[in-house]
Amino acid sequence: MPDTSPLAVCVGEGLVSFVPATAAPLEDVRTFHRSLAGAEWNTAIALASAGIRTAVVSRVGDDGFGRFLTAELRRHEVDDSAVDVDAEAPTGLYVKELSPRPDGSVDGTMHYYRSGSAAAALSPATLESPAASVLLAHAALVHTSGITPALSASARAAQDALFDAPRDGRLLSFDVNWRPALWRGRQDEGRAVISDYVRRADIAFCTRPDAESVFGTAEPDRLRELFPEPRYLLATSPDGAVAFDGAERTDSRSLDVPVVESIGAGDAFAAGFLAGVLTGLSLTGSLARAHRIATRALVSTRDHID
Ligand SMILES: Nc1ncnc2c1ncn2[C@@H]1O[C@H](COP(=O)(O)OP(=O)(O)O)[C@@H](O)[C@H]1O
Ligand SMILES: O=C(O)C(=O)C[C@H](O)[C@H](O)COP(=O)(O)O
Repeated sequence: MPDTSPLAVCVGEGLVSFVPATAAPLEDVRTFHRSLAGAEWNTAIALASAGIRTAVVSRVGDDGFGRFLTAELRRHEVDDSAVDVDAEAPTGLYVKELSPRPDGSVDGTMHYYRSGSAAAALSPATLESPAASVLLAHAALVHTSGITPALSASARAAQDALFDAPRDGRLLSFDVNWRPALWRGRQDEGRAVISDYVRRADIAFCTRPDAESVFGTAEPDRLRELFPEPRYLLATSPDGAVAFDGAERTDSRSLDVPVVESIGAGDAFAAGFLAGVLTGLSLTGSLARAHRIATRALVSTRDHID
């Protein structure tokens, strides 16, 4: 019997991340932890771990990093049939630089090695491949982010095609994921593009610092005034999240956990919330699920790596 449970399709770039084993200038680091990264891929894996049937539409290079990423999808039972392999362009990477702060905490800076990557060549044609067309036609939800339109003109055209396509009851989810480094020299354009996607999404996620940078306010009621269109609008921070369902506002607190590594918490939060919506939970129930799944990313990243 075919599986008729709701299908989530995540579209975006998968990356391999390298996180130093020690907090030091990169020139002094000998050992890095390798892991899967990429906001939409993190969300896909967390959705599958939450029991949602999930697929990724993307592109990787014909290299060991691309094979690692697709193997990670399969290991987590995410459908990788619409991840195209590019014979020429490489899989994108990022390296995190960890710097100790005077108070003993650690600051992290991202260095991208992704320009000209296989996923930067995402285009409307990627969505039209036989595998991607079938998945998108059956999707109950498509999840995207503000990273894809920053990658290249063709990737932005792919994102536009997703937003322009008839929805037929399918939900479109968008995570702002403001990456100023990817919009260098054209940040105002990036702000306008991202605002437009938020307006056209059914579900929109934004961290409060990103909201301040992109929309000039981190105040949830003001954000709702600016963006009345998406049914669900969520503003997150390490302390908690504010969610709107239409005009109804619900505030929720994060769980108190010892944080091992905070990369990917927002992506996992989105997955938990989306899993709640797809399985018919209330707003409060979806938020609780979101915080619970975000917590898994915070406490177990290293386990997930190796
Ligand atoms: N220090 C933390 N303690 C507990 N939960 C956290 C912490 N940081 C993030 N989270 C969880 O992840 C969610 C998203 O966090 P946020 O910092 O807004 O996103 P991002 O990781 O994208 O920057 C929070 O609403 C919460 O559920
Ligand atoms: O910057 C990018 O292009 C990435 O996709 C790298 C990371 O995997 C996510 O950005 C993590 O996102 P957070 O959940 O906000 O910590």
